[in-house]
Order: sequence, then structure tokens, then C-alpha cells
Amino acid sequence: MYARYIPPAKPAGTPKAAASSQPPIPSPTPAATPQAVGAPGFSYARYVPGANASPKPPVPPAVHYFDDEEPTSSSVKRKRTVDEEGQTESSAKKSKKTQKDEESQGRDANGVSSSKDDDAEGTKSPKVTNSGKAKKGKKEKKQNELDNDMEIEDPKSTLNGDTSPAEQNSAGEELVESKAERKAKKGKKSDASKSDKQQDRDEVIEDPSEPIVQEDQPMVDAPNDTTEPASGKKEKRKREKKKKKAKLEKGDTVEKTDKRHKTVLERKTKSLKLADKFAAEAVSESEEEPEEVHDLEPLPQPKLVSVETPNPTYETLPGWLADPIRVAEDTRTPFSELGLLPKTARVLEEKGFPDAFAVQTKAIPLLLPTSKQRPGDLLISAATGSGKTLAYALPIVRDISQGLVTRLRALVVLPTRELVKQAQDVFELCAKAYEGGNRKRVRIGVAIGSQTLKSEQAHLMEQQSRYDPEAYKRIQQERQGDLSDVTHLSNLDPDETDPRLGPWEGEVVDFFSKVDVLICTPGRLVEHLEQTPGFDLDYVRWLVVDEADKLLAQSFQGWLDVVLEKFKTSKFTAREFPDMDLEGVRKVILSATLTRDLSLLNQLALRRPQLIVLESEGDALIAEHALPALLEEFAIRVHNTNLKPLYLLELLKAGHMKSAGAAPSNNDAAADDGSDTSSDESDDSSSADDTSSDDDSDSDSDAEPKPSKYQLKKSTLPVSLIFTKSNEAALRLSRLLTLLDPSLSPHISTLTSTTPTNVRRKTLRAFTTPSSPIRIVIASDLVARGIDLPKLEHVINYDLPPSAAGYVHRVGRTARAGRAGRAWTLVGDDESGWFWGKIAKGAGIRRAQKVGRVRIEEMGEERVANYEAALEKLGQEAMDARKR
Ligand SMILES: Nc1ncnc2c1ncn2[C@@H]1O[C@H](COP(=O)(O)OP(=O)(O)OP(=O)(O)O)[C@@H](O)[C@H]1O
Repeated sequence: MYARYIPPAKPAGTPKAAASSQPPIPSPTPAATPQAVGAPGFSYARYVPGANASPKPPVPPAVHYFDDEEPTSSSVKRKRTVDEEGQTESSAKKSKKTQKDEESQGRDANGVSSSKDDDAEGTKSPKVTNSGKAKKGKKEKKQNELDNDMEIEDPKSTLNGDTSPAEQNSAGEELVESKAERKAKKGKKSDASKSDKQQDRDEVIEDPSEPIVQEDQPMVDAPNDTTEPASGKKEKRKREKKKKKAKLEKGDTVEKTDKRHKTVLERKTKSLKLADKFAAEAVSESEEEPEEVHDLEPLPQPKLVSVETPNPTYETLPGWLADPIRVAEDTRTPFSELGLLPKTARVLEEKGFPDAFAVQTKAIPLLLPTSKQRPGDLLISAATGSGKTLAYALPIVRDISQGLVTRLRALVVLPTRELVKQAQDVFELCAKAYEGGNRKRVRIGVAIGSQTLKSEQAHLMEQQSRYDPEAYKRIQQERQGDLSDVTHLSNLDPDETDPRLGPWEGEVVDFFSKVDVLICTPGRLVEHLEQTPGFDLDYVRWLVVDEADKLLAQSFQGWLDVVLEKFKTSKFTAREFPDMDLEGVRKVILSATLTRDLSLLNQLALRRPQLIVLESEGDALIAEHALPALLEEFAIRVHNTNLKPLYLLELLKAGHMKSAGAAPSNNDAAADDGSDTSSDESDDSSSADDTSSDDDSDSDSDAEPKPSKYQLKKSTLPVSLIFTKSNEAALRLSRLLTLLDPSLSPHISTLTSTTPTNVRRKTLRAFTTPSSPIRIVIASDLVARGIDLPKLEHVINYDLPPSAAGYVHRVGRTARAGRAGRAWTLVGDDESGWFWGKIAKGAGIRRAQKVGRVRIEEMGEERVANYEAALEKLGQEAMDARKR
């Protein structure tokens, strides 16, 4: 660390004096100005003796440190000592200096600069003054050179310190003046000298005393360099005389200089000694601080703050959707514990429903008036066959059974007629379970368009006539103008007579609903709303939308808008729930693949909704879709899609479907098949023999095909629902299979949207009846949703489903209500990417076990030839059908 001494500041109000109190500055370079001297951050230090002590107040000198730290006491002490020494030295030298000052003042009178440079120069004044006024220009040049050289002598000259503050002050003013003059005159030369001076100053700092004597020599000789004209011997003698005199003076000067050098060196030595002393003191001070001794042990650390990173939440979703009510899929609860009447629980048990399934366990209490939760709308997303229908049918029937009058209280909307019929069966069961006591029998009606509108209307509505001229008049007025109270008639043709007006003047017709619950398809519902006299939704307080994702995704004649519009009509207390603090329409929305699309769900105008989802053990996340727990899935690779029907035939006949796993048989008839397994194998092994018999049949091709081995063992055919991509594909495949193997003919049936409703119903009934010959149903996606075939063993996707949701619904026709089931999918090479990526390994479908693979070998030539013949025949039949 370096410190620099700065002389004590003058009292305020005397800035000039303060400036002049600074040590003499050798040149007017900015760095050497008093301000610059005191500037902090100066990059080197030099010794500057103290100024005159007499006029100064005893202010301790300021010490500036390069790192701007506060000065230590020792440093201040040292500075003071130096200051005092400087003052003592100044007074001792004062008498010697007086002569030089007089000379310097004399020069000032002649207009020569009297700066501190000149002070220094004063020691060599004899030489300089001899130059004379005539040689002023040269003298000035010389003066500059002298200035440069004499700057080296600064420390020496300043050591004198014999100028009074006043003298210094005046000298300072003159210095400013002379500086300005010289600056103007010298120009570039002055600039050049600046750099020299700066360099010289640096040298002074390193060793201020050393070069002084040597540097003096050329200054003395300098006048020799000046060229003067010779004016005879006299002048020569005069010059020699002068030279001698100069030599003598020079000797004196050197002597004086040596003395000064000696003094400076002494001081320097003294200062260095003091510096060592203070440094030692500083070290001893720092050493005095007690040291903390630590063993080799870990230092105590602050406790780590545990930063919990919260799992990302779907903040954009509403709370009920982001955080649904979860229920384990294997939950079972006795119905008697769900707040149902004992009689109801008994009826259900007799039906074979001793316990409520998981979804029923959660949903029924929420929908009953005994629920402690604030009533609102309910959404249920649960796997196929999990008993969703009963979950809503029971509470609705219970609510309606408390009423006395039959009014349309509940509307249940389903996408297909088959599902309507299915739901009707469940509601009838519930109505039976709640019948009796002081409860009314809940009446269930359906509207599916399977019969004419008129006959359906007759089933739904009844009418009574009365004579009421006032009412008749009022209805007439309403009809003519204000229809605000009869919005249900607003769609009627104004030319048509109001159905409430009887054929006789004053006769009024009143309409009454014959049903409490209407289960319907959306299209037929709209038709009744528009065309059935007196049919309204004024008293409806339940709306069920089953297979909601399908019903919301498609318009179905804009049924939802029409229905919601009707719900806006509110007669006094018409939609009040008897046991609940609730008014209006309560909605129950369900699907095995319930959409989470809020834009679709928002159409329903839900109120305080809650969502129930099924979860399996260990599920952290709820998958979009879930498959039944006991469903096994298999994929069959189809190398040559042209031969796909042969693959299907092989799958059905070759025993793959039986040996693929250990799925328990759900079919009574199939249970008998166990003993036939060995014979199946022997049948397959004797397939070569079948070929010869085929040859025989070829001989009389027009004859009816002989019953094959499969016909004899019909029970060995697995009960299978085969899905195709379209009605046409289903019909074609059905025919092709019977052409390929005529023995299959009595066991195959087809279900498409072109199939008459009564045939559909018969087919489905036959399919689930063990004694029925129907073992295989080939269907379009018409029966992919909701159809309950409790004992169906297998579902085969002959064609891939259109979507993941479609797959879930299709395969969900088996493995229902806690039973086992299997799903088989024929996958062409070009389809395998989508199937494995989206369906079999996709994260959107939760499954209990991985999808298995079944290998079917390449078809033999004989089979291919047989297949081609069948195709040809199929083509011929199609052409014949077109001709007809
Ligand atoms: N508590 C119960 N105990 C036994 N069987 C039941 C119970 N509840 C419903 N089931 C039966 O479970 C089967 C499936 O019921 P349901 O048709 O209501 O299922 P789902 O969840 O609506 O299926 P999907 O989504 O395919 O329409 C039906 O055969 C039904 O009789």
C-alpha cells in the first residue's frame, strides 16, 4: 500500500492561498497542478516536504490511499512527523534561500517567469541573467530547456521551503500569468516539454537526489552553446573573467547542493525507518487478533430449504374436470348400504344384482336426495359394461316414484333404438323395485321411431275434453296474438287449429303425459316436440344423455338446442325436487369414452357439475379411455390383405380363439366344448381329407353343400361378434364366409342399419340365447356402442375401428359386468403403425394387460383357389341382384 503526503488544507475562503501552499510545481502540466496532486487514485507516490508551518492551523494532513480506505493512525503519525521535519528544515534553510528569492524577484521585474520553476532556476541565476534582454527569444528557449532539466531538482528546491505564504501566493499568481504567456508563445515546444517533464518527474520519484548534480552540469554549460559575436580581446577577457567567476560560484553551488542532498537522504533514511517501524506495528496489531482453531470436522451448515416442485396441473380445466371423483373399479357395495329401500335392494338381488358396482356405489348416493353434498349435475366416465345404466335409473325412478300425478319428469336420450330398448328394461326393473307402499308406479315410455308417429303419440299422450268457454276464449286470444305463455305451440302453423280447442265452441282439450320417463333417440324426440299435441317438457327435471360423446358430437336434428330451449319454460314449482333443495333440470351425462372437450360439454349448460371416473390400483393418472379389467386383446398380422377372409376363417375354425389364453367360458354351451378340444385338433389334422370331399362336391357343384365337420360340432364355434367398417362390408363378408364354408351358414347372422328393427332385436336375442344356432354375428358399428350381450365371448375387429374410442366401444361388447372376454383384431401390414401406435400401445387407453400377438401361417394354394372361386361366385350374385 502506498500513501502520499498532501500538505494540510488552508482554511476555507482562501483557495488561492491553499493552492499556493502546495509545494512548488515544476511545470504547468495538469498532473502537477495542486488539484491533481490531491486527487484520489493517483497511481504513484512521491515525497513532498511540508509547506510553511507558521500560518497554518494544526490540521492533520490528509492521507489518500489507493484503495480509498481510511488512514490508519500510524500512517497519520508518520505524515505528521514528516511534516514537522519539513518545517524545521524550512526554517533552517530560510537564510540561505533569501538570496535566491531576491534574484528570482529581480527576474520577475524583468518580465521573466517567476514560477516555482524559476525558484529552482534561481540557483543558477548567474548564468541565466547573463544572457541579457536582447537575447530574450534564445533565453526563453534556454529557459525551457532549463525548466526541463531543473524539474529534476524539484525536491531539492522545495526542500528550502523558505518562501512565506504571501510570497508563495504571489508567486503562484505570477506562475499562472507566466504559464499563460509561455503557453501562447511556446506552442508546440511546450507540449513536447510536457512529456519530458512528466518523464523527469517519474525519475524524481524513483530517486530525487541522485541525478541532480550531473544534471546541473549541462545547465551551467548551456550559455556556451549560445553564439555571441566576438568584439575583441576586451570582451574575451571579460568573458574569461566571467567564466572564472562562474566556476567559483559553481563550486559554491555544488557544495550547497551536496548539503541539500545529504539532508534529503537523511530524511529518506529516517522515513524508511519509520515506515518499517509502523509496518511492524501493523503486523503485530493484526497478529494480536485471536484465531479460531477448527478441527477437521465439517462446519455446521444451515438447513437445506426443501423446495417442493408441484406437479403440473391442468389449470385451464375447471376443478371438477381436473380433479374428478375417483373410485376403484373393483369396488362393490351392497345396495342396502346405498340408502335404497330394503324392498328395492331385495328386488335387485333377486335379479342377480347383490352388490352395486363401483360406478353405482359412487353415483347413486350422489343422485339420491339423502346426499349430503349440494346437488348438481353429474358426469360419469366409466368402462363399458360397468353398470352405468342402473347408476342413473335407480335414483331417477326413486325420485319420480314419490309423486302422485303422472307427468313427464325424466328424459333419457340414447343414440340407437337398441340402446333405448336396453335402457327401458333397466328402468322397468327399477320401477318394479320402487313400486308399492305410498309410491306410485313409475311409467316408462320410449320413442324410437320403430312405429308410426301417431301410434307413438298414443302411447305417450292422452287427452280429455271439457266444456270451458272462458278457457276456450283465452286459448283463442293466445293463438291470435300473445303466444308468450304457450311457447310449446309457437312452432305450429298459424293456419292450423290449436289442438287444445275442441271441435265444439267452448270445448277445451287437455293433454296429459302417460309416462313419467321417456327414453328416446334424439331425432324422434324432436319430432314429438314439434308434432305431438300437448307434448312438452314443462315438468321435466331429469335429463340423461347416455353415450354423450356421440350425442354431442353429432347434431341429430339439433336436438340439444331444441330441448334446452324447452327447459327455459318454467311453470310455478314444475321442476322442484320434492326431497331436495333443488329446482330446475338435473343432468346426468355418461359414456365409456366421455369427452373432456369443454366446448362440447358446455353445450349442456351444466350446473355445479361433478365427474366420476374409475381408476385401477396404482393409477396415478386417469387415462382418457379404460378397458374392462378382464379383457384380453390379440392382434393377428395379415400379410396379404387380399386373403383377409381366409385369415378370419382360420381364426374362427383353427382353435386359436380357444387356446390363446385361459379365459373362462361365459357360455353354457361353450362349457360343453371342453371335451371337444381334442377332436378339434384331429379335425384340423384331417384337413387334407376335406379337400378330397371338396373335390367330390365340385363334381356336382349345383347341389347343396354337404354339412361339414363344423356343422356337426356347432358348439365348437366361438360366439363372436365381428365388426366390419360398413353395412356393405358386413353383408359381403357374411356371404363370403358361407360361400367359403357352407357349413357356417346356419350359425352366421348380420346386423346393419339396413336390418329391420324387429329382425335386429330377434338376432340379438338369439345371439345371447345358448340354445340358438347363431354363433357369429357380423355387424357394422351400429351395435358397437352400448349393446349389452352379457355372455358374448369374443369380439373380432375384421376391419379396424375408425378411432380409439371406436375400438373401446367395440371390444367393450365383451368382458362386461366383471366377466372375462377376448378381443381379436386383424391388422394389415399397412395398418400396423396406427394400430400399435394409437390403439395397442397408445397412452390414451388404459388396459390391464398387453395386447398379444397371434400368428396365422400363410394360406395353402388350395385354400386360395377355393377363395378365388368363392369371390367369383359372389361377384356373379351381385350382378344377378343388380339385374333384378
Ligand atoms: N350391480 C350389478 N350387478 C351385476 N350385474 C350388473 C350390475 N349392474 C349392472 N349389471 C349388468 O352389467 C351389464 C352392463 O351394464 P350396462 O349396460 O349398464 O353397462 P354400461 O356401463 O352402460 O356399458 P356400456 O358403456 O357398454 O353401455 C348389464 O348386463 C347389467 O345387467
